[in-house]
Parts: sequence; C-alpha cells; structure tokens
Amino acid sequence: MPIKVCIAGATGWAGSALSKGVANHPGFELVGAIARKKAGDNLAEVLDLGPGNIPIFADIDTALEQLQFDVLVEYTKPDSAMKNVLAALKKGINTVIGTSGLTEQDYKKIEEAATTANTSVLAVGNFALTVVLLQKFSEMAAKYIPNYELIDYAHESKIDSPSGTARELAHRLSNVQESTLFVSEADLVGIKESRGARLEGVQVHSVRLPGHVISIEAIFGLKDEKLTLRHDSGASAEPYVQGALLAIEKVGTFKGLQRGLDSVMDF
Ligand SMILES: NC(=O)C1=CN([C@@H]2O[C@H](COP(=O)(O)OP(=O)(O)OC[C@H]3O[C@@H](n4cnc5c(N)ncnc54)[C@H](O)[C@@H]3O)[C@@H](O)[C@H]2O)C=CC1
Ligand SMILES: O=C(O)C1=N[C@H](C(=O)O)C[C@H](O)C1
Repeated sequence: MPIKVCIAGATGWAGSALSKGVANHPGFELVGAIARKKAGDNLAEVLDLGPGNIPIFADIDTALEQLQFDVLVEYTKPDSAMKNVLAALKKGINTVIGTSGLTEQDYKKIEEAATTANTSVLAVGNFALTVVLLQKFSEMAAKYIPNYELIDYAHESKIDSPSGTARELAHRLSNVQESTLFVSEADLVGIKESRGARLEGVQVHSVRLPGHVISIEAIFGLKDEKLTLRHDSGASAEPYVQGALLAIEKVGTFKGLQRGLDSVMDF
C-alpha cells in the first residue's frame, strides 16, 4: 500500500519540487495539497505532474474533512505551520515539518500534541544531506571546542530569522555544550545586538542580503587556531527533495517528536 501524502505549501518553491518527487516515488501517492491561491485547482495540472486529479484545498480543516491521507508535509510559513501541524496530529496523521521559524516553545507544544495523539512528527531544519553532515561534524567539534558561534546567510526576502537550519544547529550544539561568552552581556561595552542573539546558549548571527542563497557557518576558535565549517546551498530546491522523501518514508516508524534527518538515518 503506498503512503498517502498531502503537502501544505505544495505550489511554493520548496513544495513544488517535493510534489514532483512524491508524485514520481513508487512508494507514495500524492493525494492532495493545501495552498491558498490555487485552492480549487488540480495540482497535477498546476505542476504538470501527469494525468489524474490532486485536489488543492484552501486550508487544513477542509483537507482533513474531505481527504484520507497518512502523512502531512508542512512547507508553508511559520504562522500557518502550527495550525496545520496541530490539526493533523489531532486527527492522528503523522507529520513531516520542513517549515522554518518555529521556536523551541512551538516544538514543545508539537511534542505534547504528538504524544497525546500517539502520532509522530519529524521536524527537519534542512533536508539536504550535506547539511546533515555539517550538523554531525559541528557536534564533533563542539564536544572539544566550546568557543563557537553560528552565522546564517540567506536571500533578502527570507522572513524568518534565524533560519531553520541555524535554529536546529543551535539546538543540537547546545545539547553538546553551550558556546562560551567571553564577555558577558552585562560587561559588554557598545551595542549588544552587534554580538548576535543568544539562542539556547549559542551565539547566532543572521545575514539577509540580495545575491545570497542559504549558507550556514559554524566557526570554532582556540588559541592560535580556528576551524570553519560552512555549507552553501545552490539556487534550486533540489537538495531538499531526497531528504524530505526519506522523512515521509520514516515518519511512521516512531512515536512523538524527532528533530533532524539524522534521527532516521544510519550513522
Ligand atoms: N527544511 C528544509 O530543508 C527547507 C525548509 N524550507 C522552509 O519551507 C518554508 C517554505 O519555503 P518556500 O517554499 O521557499 O516558500 P514559498 O513562499 O515559495 O511557498 C510557501 C507555500 O505555502 C503556501 N502558504 C503560505 N501560507 C499559507 C497558508 N496560511 N495556508 C495555506 N498555504 C499557505 C503558499 O501559497 C506557498 O505555496 C519556509 O519556512 C522555508 O524556510 C524551505 C526549503 C527547505
Ligand atoms: O528559506 C529557505 O529558502 C530555506 N529555509 C530553510 C531554513 O530556514 O534553514 C532551509 C533551507 O536552507 C532553505
């Protein structure tokens, strides 16, 4: 039996690349989508996915009323993501979250909802394999070097800051050890914002500029030596497709909330 998938944000930049991946996957059936502007249309026609009808709904409530599916993929915006995810979990539907901008508090709520409904959520700040590797290398480095900061770069129109990639990395590294603050905020002379934000005990800086796609740097320093781990995405959404397909396949294999694609990979 194929896994029936509904994608929220299916007509967006990331969602449309994933829709093609799901539609071409032998183990999945793309049965519906949620997207406000194209609501009422057929996603198969909108994205040229071949014959068949893949209804697009305006909102999660209508999709849940009119459609049977096993997995919701959330790929919209932080403000709509929580509503979509909580509604799906309440109905017992496993959920993959790609949307960035969700806070630690949001994840606490999501975890509670998933546990209560005995469902599963796989939240992935960045589905690209090379980012998963950067996370792993950074965790190795943070074990030995507590002196580190994160820099997240993105295009000028990215609304969420820090990026989902930076948030997930900060969360993971803080579980290894928090980053050293050599001069405390109280002792700092000048403009405290210039030192970036403290996120779960990790110093994070976000740059938003034209000409930039998405990059993340984890920079580590010791006396007279430094280490930079940097990942750069290209311009297309292709790097996120394979990882998201793996997440859809694996989300039903556990209960509760798991964060990071590596949690369902073999390392
Ligand atoms: N985890 C990962 O690897 C990746 C995460 N992202 C994140 O995914 C999210 C989407 O990114 P993009 O595709 O670039 O955005 P986009 O703006 O191109 O697409 C967003 C889609 O969501 C829909 N949408 C927005 N609000 C909605 C609502 N209230 N109800 C129904 N549909 C709604 C829009 O119509 C659109 O189809 C962002 O948070 C982005 O940071 C993007 C790429 C990879
Ligand atoms: O907004 C984007 O484009 C992306 N957002 C995600 C993030 O916030 O990290 C992941 C990916 O890098 C693309």
